[in-house]
Amino acid sequence: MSVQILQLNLKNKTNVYYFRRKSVNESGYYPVAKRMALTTLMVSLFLLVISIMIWINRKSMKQKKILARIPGPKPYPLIGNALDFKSTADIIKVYIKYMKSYGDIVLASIGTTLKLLISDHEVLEALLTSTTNIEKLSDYYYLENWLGQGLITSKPTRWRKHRKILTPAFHFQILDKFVTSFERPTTIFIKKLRKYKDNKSLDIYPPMDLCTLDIVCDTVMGTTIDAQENENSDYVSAVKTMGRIICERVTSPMKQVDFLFRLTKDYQKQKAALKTLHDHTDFVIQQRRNEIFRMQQKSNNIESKSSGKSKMNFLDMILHLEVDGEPLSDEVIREEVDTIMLAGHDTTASAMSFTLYCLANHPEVQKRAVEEQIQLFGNQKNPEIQHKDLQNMTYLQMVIKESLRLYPTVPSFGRILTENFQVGGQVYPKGVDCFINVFGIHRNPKYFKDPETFNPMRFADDNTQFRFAYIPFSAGPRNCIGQRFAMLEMKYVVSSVLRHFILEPATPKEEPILCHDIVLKSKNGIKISIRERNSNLEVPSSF
Ligand code: HEM
Repeated sequence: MSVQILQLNLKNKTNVYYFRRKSVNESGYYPVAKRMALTTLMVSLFLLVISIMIWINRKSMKQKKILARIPGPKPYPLIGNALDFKSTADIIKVYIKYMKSYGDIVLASIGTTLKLLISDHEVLEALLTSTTNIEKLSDYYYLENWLGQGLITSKPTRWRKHRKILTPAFHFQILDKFVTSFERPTTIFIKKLRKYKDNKSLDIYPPMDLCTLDIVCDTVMGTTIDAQENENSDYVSAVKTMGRIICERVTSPMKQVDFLFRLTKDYQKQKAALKTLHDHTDFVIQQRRNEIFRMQQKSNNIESKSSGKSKMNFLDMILHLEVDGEPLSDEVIREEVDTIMLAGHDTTASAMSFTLYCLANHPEVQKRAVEEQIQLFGNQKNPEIQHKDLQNMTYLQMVIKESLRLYPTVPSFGRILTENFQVGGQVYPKGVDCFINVFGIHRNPKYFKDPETFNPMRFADDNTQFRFAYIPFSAGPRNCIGQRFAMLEMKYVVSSVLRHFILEPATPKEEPILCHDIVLKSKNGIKISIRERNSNLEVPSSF
């Protein structure tokens, strides 16, 4: 509030000086003593901010000294290299530019915070296998309104306990039971795609995103939201709103400040979206608890219900978990369920959309992938797919792996160093932010021959020489807990698309303009075209 001093008046008998101030208080006067107190407060606040900045700067100067040998772009005073990271569309370009200009380990800064951008496999091995440097960056904070302290965002102490109890839910034998849940959403997806079979250009991402949302709701919560039939439902809109707001907050300095964010319309939208999402999960948890109670009353246990080919969901498993001998509270369960919902839907949607794009643009690879389907199922377009069939899709697995190399779903992720670590004589000091440049390392010619070429056969040999140069699912103790589940789901859906449609490049052909949202996306969509196959599963000859 600006204070305008208009007039100094000697006012009352006690000879107290008053400043006259426009539109502030009824009398229009402020005592000098009050004014001085206000000034003192403001000066103190200013000094406090300056002291904090000096303290932070001293901390970063110390870190800078230790990292002096690491090259990087010249920072501007106060803002560092923040201008390079103005929007999500720039991030990937900047990562590549930095890697090409300064090498595999780059030192940059945003404000006074130092950021290391790492695409060196030795340093990544040391960092990702560490059991102590497992804390996420402050950027993950924007997820917390939705996910609370679920696995992705949790601090190390809680994370260790929860990762341990949740790991069995993703066990190989358990995953077997999820395969049945892929069937219905995939059938709807194929039906929906038929609408586009004569279009010259189809952005495959939006329908794929709805399909993966249906799959994840079925498998995580055991409920059907029918996102594909109901794309304007409150739940689907809330998921989209949250995804957009989180991304915008990561890149917009204004929206990062909670106080300023609260003044925006997006804050109100976030509030409404969170209510929809949390209410839905709470409702499902309650409903499931009641059902289990009723079943127990009938002395009917979960195991016998979910044995054989019946469906399985993560919520049922989580409801039975305990930490330190105590069952999980509904809030904690909601955080873990919401986390798996988020981590498990946008990711597979991005990965499968880019896989279909690669297949559409590489007919010889598509031909071989279809041949594998024929070997497994003959001419059947709708075989009853078992877990073991998915395991036998070895060529398709290589295709997906190669797509994930060129288009890594999570192009970068981050850790804050909670302890110093050392590789090859270089110390990486505590307190520094590390960005793992997945996109950069996957296209680094040091690790991949002809890195820009799409060649699934590079995964034919189990090449473990540069294990930490291929990290679409991260690596080490805090890697993706859902990677096996994701692979099964992706093979199920992509193989179904291949059995029903011939994939071709869009007309006009459009290269994706990559942008780094929560997951890798394309600004101009992921465009392909599709043609329905004949009743027989013929092999595409040429396009
Ligand atoms: C193509 C698909 C997927 C990719 C590429 C992927 C990739 C990743 C990556 C890179 C991380 C580490 C992120 C970080 O450190 O910040 C991660 C973590 C995680 N992912 Fe995935 N993910 C995929 C699918 C899934 C699925 C389907 C689920 C669940 C059903 C899932 C659940 C999780 C969870 C819970 C975490 C946090 C793990 C922890 O911190 O312990 N992901 N994922």
